[in-house]
Amino acid sequence: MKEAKSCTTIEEVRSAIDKIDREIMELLAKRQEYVHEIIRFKNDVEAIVAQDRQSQLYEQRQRWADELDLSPAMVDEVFRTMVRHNIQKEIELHKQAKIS
Ligand SMILES: C=C(O[C@@H]1C=C(C(=O)O)C=C[C@H]1O)C(=O)O
Repeated sequence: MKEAKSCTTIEEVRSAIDKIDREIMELLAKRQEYVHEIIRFKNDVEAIVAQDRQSQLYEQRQRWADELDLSPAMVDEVFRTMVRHNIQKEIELHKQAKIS
């Protein structure tokens, strides 16, 4: 993949973006694996929601956004959306584990 500044056509730029998106999604899948396993260490919905962990996580991602010159608003939305979906999934898995 060429450096961003060395791309000479829009196709080169888009091809690099596609490759990066695939890498981001592979990392999201990897992250998801851990999220699905965390319910082994949780006993109730309060533990699943883990409000303190969420607050620390959002604060830290805001500092990282700053360091990496990313929009803090975008980073906040991405992580809050992801965590919301993860909590729903964890609740689902927790219910299934209790049934079986
Ligand atoms: C993965 C966890 O469960 C939930 C999902 C989180 C996440 O996706 O990072 C963070 C906190 C929890 O709301 C956790 O407790 O760390």
